[in-house]
Amino acid sequence: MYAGKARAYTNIALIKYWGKNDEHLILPMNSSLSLTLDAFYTETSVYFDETLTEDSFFLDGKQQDSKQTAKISKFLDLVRQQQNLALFAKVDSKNFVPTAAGLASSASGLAALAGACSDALNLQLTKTELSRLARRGSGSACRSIFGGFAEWQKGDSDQTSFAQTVPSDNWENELAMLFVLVDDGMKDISSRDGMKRTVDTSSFYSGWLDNVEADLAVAKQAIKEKDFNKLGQVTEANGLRMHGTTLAAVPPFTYWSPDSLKVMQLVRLARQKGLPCYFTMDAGPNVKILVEKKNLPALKLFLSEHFSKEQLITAYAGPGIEGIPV
Ligand SMILES: O=C(O)C[C@@](O)(CF)CCOP(=O)(O)OP(=O)(O)O
Repeated sequence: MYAGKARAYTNIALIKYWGKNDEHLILPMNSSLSLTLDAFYTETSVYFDETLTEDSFFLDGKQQDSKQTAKISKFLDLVRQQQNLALFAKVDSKNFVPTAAGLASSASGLAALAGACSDALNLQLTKTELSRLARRGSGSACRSIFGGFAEWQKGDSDQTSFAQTVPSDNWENELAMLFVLVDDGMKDISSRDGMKRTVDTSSFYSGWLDNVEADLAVAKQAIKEKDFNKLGQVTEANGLRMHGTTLAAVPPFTYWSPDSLKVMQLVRLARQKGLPCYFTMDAGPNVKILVEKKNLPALKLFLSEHFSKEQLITAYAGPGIEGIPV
């Protein structure tokens, strides 16, 4: 029996990963940049055991169906192949996220699984190697290996596509991200399916690609200069461009709900009132608002007139992946 355990935290992209250049290796069309957060994380244990006759996957104590288990098995096959290992495994993941749906990210889950496998098999992977491995589970997972700001350089091969820390002089500790939960209960299109349909069919996709690398350069410059408004403006514009591509997909779709648009309007109104804050969204209706810590109380007060306390969740910059004693 080989056992390992790891904890990895959710990251939110400021410059989005949206579209694959290679589906099998999960190589992205563009580079991306994220902030790892402290509020949401996953702890995953893995037990490779000669007595097991198949892989099994438990999430928050519940055994998962064959589809979810297949995604994990695909990742385990990669590790088994790389390590010439013929053992099945039991994977046990626990998401530490507020009960609200739509917050548990595959990023923290797959990053934690990569870390748990590395630990169980004593692979002693470097952070770069761990990021490369996590990427094969889910693209954005490669960024959760690192704390704070992380850049996923798209690369052009398995070897060259991985994340690394963006030097920031700990500026991320002056920031916060306020999640506004407007989950409308609609069954969202997964990010994997959404980006595939967009790449394959959206006439707006080329416009996304035309701008994203320039957006990334602006974001890195803003971090270097600790320029919050510059970082916020490019974050908000990049997120809107990403979501814009879905409107021209065939068939078209959007992740935005009426309440998502309401939050966007309120963020713009807050800025007009002199409260610097900027929104971004991913593959769901919830809205994430980037704000400086010093302005967080005023932002929460402003939004509390429109949303309940339970709908407003604060996160701060979080650490990279952590090994945990099994
Ligand atoms: O996080 C970002 O950069 C932007 C998104 O969240 C926007 F929705 C996409 C994340 O995609 P992911 O779940 O990593 O896809 P996978 O590689 O198909 O597993």
